Amino acid sequence: MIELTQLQKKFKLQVKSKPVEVNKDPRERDGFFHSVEAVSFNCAEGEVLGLLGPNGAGKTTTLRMLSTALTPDAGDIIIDGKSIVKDPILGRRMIGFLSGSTGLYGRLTAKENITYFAKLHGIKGQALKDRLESLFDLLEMHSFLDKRADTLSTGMKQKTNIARAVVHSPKIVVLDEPTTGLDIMTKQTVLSFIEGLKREGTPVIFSTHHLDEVAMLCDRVHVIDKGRSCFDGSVLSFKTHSEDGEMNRAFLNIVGASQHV
Ligand SMILES: Nc1ncnc2c1ncn2[C@@H]1O[C@H](COP(=O)(O)OP(=O)(O)OP(=O)(O)O)[C@@H](O)[C@H]1O
Repeated sequence: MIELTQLQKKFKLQVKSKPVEVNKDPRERDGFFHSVEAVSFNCAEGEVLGLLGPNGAGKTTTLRMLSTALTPDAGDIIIDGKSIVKDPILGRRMIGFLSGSTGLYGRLTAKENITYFAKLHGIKGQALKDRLESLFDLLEMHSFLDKRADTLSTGMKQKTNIARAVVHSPKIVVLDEPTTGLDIMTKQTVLSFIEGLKREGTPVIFSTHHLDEVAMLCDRVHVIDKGRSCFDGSVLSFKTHSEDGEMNRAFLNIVGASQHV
């Protein structure tokens, strides 16, 4: 079980904005951009949580705090009773994080990249061979394993990144927009991979703009708007926010209502 409580993160603005500006984001004040102001949610064993929100809502900032890449200004992230804000090394061991930007070494092959990260986690010998084989099968990677990363297609890079993120069999998997820019086949492979994690009981938190993926995969939905949690519940209760249960309309109604709070 992972639990995020009242997370906050602000960034110093490079150029101070003028005090009165039409349509200024309310998060921009006092020389800071308050990217995340109050985000709380949890994800239990075997649960897939879909993180939704308009562009700029604060999803990536939240996930980067989860991955320990960013330290929250306030709030806590607890995994099985332990704070990973206080102990980020433990967090890195327990969480597999796929970020939006690729972190592959261009001159290494796909296989070499994944092997490198596995070794950083101390996996070696037969355990390493078995883990790699299993990931290559699940993510259908055999045809491009020996190609250099800088020559891979978007989909091949994404599969390599996912394998890299989960090579240490993390307790919790966090994926930032895992299907963005993928073709239908590659997208299906990635979604099936997430389904497999769910079957194994691994909690998965992923951000997306694709509500069909949420309907297909998620047990729960969490919506962030302007840096604040504004909905948390089952897919069924999410759908009740539109008269006909249509997901896009439900999303628009939830975000629309949060702007009037
Ligand atoms: N390092 C930074 N310095 C200043 N502002 C930042 C920084 N990182 C993020 N922000 C701002 O915080 C807000 C939230 O950004 P974030 O990337 O978390 O949004 P998002 O919900 O992931 O959006 P998208 O769906 O477009 O990917 C944005 O307005 C962004 O410009």
